[in-house]
Amino acid sequence: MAKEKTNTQKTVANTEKKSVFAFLKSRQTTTMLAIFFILFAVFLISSFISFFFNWQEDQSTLQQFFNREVIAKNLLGKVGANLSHFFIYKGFGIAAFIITYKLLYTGYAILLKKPFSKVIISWNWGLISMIWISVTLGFLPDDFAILSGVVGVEINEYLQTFIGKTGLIIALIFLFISYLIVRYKVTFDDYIENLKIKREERRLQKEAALEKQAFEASLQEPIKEEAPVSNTIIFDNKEKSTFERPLENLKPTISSFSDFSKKHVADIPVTLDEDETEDDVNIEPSLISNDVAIDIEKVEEEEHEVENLSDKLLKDFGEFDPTLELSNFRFPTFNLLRQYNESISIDPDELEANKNNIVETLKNYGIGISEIKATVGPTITLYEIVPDAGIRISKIKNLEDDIALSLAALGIRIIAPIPGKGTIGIEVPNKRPTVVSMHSAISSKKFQESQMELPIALGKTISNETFVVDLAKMPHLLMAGATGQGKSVGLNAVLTSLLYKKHPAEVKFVLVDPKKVELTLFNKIERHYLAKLPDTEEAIITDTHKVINTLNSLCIEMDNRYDLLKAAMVRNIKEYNEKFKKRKLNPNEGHQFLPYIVLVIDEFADLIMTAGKEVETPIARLAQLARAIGIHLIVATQRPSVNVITGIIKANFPSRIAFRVTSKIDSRTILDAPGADQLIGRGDMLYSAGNELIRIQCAFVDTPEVEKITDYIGSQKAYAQAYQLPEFIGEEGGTTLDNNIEDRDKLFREAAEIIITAQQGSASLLQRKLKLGYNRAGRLIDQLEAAGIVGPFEGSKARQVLISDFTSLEQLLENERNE
Ligand SMILES: Nc1ncnc2c1ncn2[C@@H]1O[C@H](COP(=O)(O)OP(=O)(O)OP(=O)(O)O)[C@@H](O)[C@H]1O
Repeated sequence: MAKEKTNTQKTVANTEKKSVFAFLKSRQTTTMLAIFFILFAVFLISSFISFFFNWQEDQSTLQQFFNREVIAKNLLGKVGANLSHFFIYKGFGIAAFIITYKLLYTGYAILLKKPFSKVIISWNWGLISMIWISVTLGFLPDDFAILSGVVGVEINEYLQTFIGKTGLIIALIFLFISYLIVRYKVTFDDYIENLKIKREERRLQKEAALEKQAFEASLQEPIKEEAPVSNTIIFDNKEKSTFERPLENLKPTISSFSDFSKKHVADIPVTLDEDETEDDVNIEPSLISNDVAIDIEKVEEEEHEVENLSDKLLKDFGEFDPTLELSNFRFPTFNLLRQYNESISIDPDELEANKNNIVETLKNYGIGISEIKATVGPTITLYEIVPDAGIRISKIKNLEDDIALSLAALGIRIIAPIPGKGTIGIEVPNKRPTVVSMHSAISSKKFQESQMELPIALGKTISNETFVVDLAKMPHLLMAGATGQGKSVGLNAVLTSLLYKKHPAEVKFVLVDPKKVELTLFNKIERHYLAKLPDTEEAIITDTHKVINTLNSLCIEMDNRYDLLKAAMVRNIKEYNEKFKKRKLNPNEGHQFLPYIVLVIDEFADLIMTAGKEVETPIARLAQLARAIGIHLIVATQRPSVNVITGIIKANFPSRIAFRVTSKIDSRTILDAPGADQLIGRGDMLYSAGNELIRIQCAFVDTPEVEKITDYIGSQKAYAQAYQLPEFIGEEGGTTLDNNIEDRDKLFREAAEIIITAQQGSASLLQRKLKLGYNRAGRLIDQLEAAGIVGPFEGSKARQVLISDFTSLEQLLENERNE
């Protein structure tokens, strides 16, 4: 009975202790404490300020604290005078104000529930600063001793006896710099970086000014408008030619020249304070009976999330910015590209002569013309003819060759009829073709304002419009043309367009150049824009064997990306990246921002001749499947013969570009239509995206210009290494199915650990985690099965994992070694 009583007493005492503790920790108490700190700080500030005006007179009152006759002048009376005397006079002088600041901060920190450790750190720094300031002020003459306080003066004098005045000054300067370095992380590097950025900004401003001048100068020059109809001339067949608009009124195409360097706002991480709500628990006295003790356990309130994790992360950190790592990256400026005189100057006599020639020739074949219209392009002029009523278009089509012969000009192409118009087009080369510069294509509004994923400014159409296409939509491009007709320039135009529009985080190139010369310049931007296999030196692939490995590696990358897309439940890379930016995908589960990958093969014929199926199969696979996951192929070849551009390749490359080729057969191979054999070369090309053929003058970008651009990018801060493609081990790296330890894949152990950790025996898990191809992952699973780590194949279900932890695995491997 007596024992029971003591127990009850103990429990009651415990409960009381707990409720006192709960009271101290309750929000009301902490709020009171916070307000106390804040008001005490206000009290001290007022008394300190007042002290500086009255301290001499109040000196005498200090000793007579309890004498009510004596009145202190301090605004806060004797208490104020004494406290100020203690902190300022006997303490740290003017630096004592830091105490008031720290008190204010403590109150504020308690109110906002900041971690206690932060408050302690803040007080530590405050104390150090106080001592430093008062010691430094100790150098002042005695009249100002009040500013440094007794502590300051004493420490100052004490230290001077050891290291002298100069020594102390040096020591104080050192302490001050150390404070800046430790507290505010000021380093020399930042300063140097700032200097560099400023210098670069000055340089860019200068360049922009020069560019503006050049632009204004170019405005003075006539003709260069991107006006589709402006260069159209209507001939009255019977009368003299009438011009819809005089050619002199044509304006230049270049329309914007601003510096497109992007600025990125850094994500600022925010520390989240935990919301600790601890409500008081009121204990009903009736619950505690005399003989039965009830120990009431405090029930923790379950926490509820108001918003899901991704919304919270988005709110706290903002959208994920893939460009953050290279946030200072500057896009190449327009002035790196050469400007040409691009005013289309066509001789009216030439127009008239061509018109007469066409009319005459057609008349000879009994074809009358009711109307003829000319559109002057950069390299050719399109004469659009409306034949007299009753003339069948097929008749003109049959006479195509004869008409071309009669007009006796190289590069005449007859389009009968012009799709969607019902007129007949005759394209005649201009005597003086105009160069379409990359500068004008890149600076065109159409390109600069395009919202495409991978915009490419290919050149200009016959109506002098900049032709911009989206590589992401193509989704792969086949390019062919006889040697010297502009293929390499075309490839450079494609790459340059992407460099002017896409940040290194958004696009990566895999460059295959068996000719070993054309793409070498891009080596300079390896760590910005190129992707390569791990452990390879050169990012630009010139060796056939490496090409096979790279293509297979891209297939692995494709499979991995498909797995990521599947896990994220999205259909394509655009949706995936958007979801990732919105922080809805967890990087810890392998998700990451996926850059587009553009594979460029400069001489495909060479590859297919040496490696045949080994190259064709992965290319066909990529071409068939890779569009959704952002891998796009650009394949160029000199020889567009059927054994190079095979049926399977052709079927998967809907977008084609043909430069001049030597025969009609070649033209049919590449475009499924004649026409490429009638081009005039030097960048004159036909673009086909399935049905219609569009004649374009390719934008001209010269090697020195590409060099300038790559230099410009290459000189900027880069990633630590090129984008790493997954490792590909060729068939020779394979193993047999039996449990032979020597033959095991070198990733066997790692694979076993992954499978055991996940307790899920699936090849796709290994593919994802180890970045492997399906074949290798499958072989690993077979080896794991042979070793008894995973169970047999169970159809659509994942295999059973037979080992539960690493210790058992270790034991199994140890036993194997001993056998
Ligand atoms: N768009 C263009 N505008 C004006 N001239 C061009 C254009 N494209 C090419 N040229 C001229 O044609 C020349 C050959 O072009 P390019 O080197 O691109 O040919 P290619 O087809 O790649 O030849 P190869 O297959 O032998 O390398 C260039 O040096 C240039 O003088």
